[in-house]
Amino acid sequence: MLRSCTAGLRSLWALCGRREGAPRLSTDLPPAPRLFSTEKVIHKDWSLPNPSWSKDFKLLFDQFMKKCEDGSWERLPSYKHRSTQKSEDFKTYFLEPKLVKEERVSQVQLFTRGFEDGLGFEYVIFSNNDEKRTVCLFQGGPYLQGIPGFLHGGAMATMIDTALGSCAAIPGGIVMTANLNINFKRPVPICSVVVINSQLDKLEGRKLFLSCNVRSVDEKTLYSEATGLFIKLDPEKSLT
Ligand SMILES: CC/C=C\C/C=C\C/C=C\CCCCCCCC(=O)SCCNC(=O)CCNC(=O)[C@H](O)C(C)(C)COP(=O)(O)OP(=O)(O)OC[C@H]1O[C@@H](n2cnc3c(N)ncnc32)[C@H](O)[C@@H]1OP(=O)(O)O
Repeated sequence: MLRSCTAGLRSLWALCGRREGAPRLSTDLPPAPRLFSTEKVIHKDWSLPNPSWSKDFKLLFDQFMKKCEDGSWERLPSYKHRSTQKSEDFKTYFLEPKLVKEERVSQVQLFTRGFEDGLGFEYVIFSNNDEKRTVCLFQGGPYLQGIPGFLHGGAMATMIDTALGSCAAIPGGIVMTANLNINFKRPVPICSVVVINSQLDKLEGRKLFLSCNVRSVDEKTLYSEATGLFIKLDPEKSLT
């Protein structure tokens, strides 16, 4: 318990720009982060089924979990608060400490995981590293409505960015979106499940060119098509 708490605090300090062992003022301890209970640290993996997932969603999830059994596919875990190795590296090399106010640190969470079960972004991403592609299963909840009955285009764009970004991160490591082009072809009904197929099309130095399409589960409806340019970050360059 103590070890995981320490690791959690270390990452929070990293976010405030504080290095382990650095001198500390008595007054500048951050407020107790809500993710810590007094007993143990629970890091929920949000890319696992919950009761809000539709039958279609669970069925597809099970099919992809089967594909993971021989190691060709992998389910990417997803956390609201916990840092992945890539985000730790990002904080270490690219995040300027002064950019994040200490009193805000305990509130930091992944945008797409900031909703109660079923209300926002329900998704899971599977990656096939050899084929440099990912499949994202996404069910957009009622808090993501735009035009009545349909998903907000910005919510769809968020998921497309997340799906493409995760695909780019396979070969690229720490990447950022430089350009995203989306053609919205059909509106996506709220609470329906869509499948986002992403692939790496070209790698040119630090530039990764990707594309994806968003389809219904039966593949009959093409909702959107998108392309994205992601840039592998250069540790020698400041982001600001
Ligand atoms: C993906 C996750 C990675 C790490 C985090 C880990 C875990 C998190 C967990 C889950 C996350 C799930 C994925 C979420 C995905 C979300 C991704 C985002 O939303 S990123 C936020 C939005 N993007 C930005 O704020 C980026 C702002 N832009 C920049 O900071 C910079 O422009 C840049 C992209 C960093 C590039 O700057 P650099 O100085 O490093 O490169 P440049 O020398 O400017 O360019 C290199 C190369 O690329 C060409 N280029 C750059 N931008 C464009 C463009 N918009 N269009 C076309 N070409 C572009 C540039 O011309 C250069 O080309 P070259 O001369 O041929 O080399």
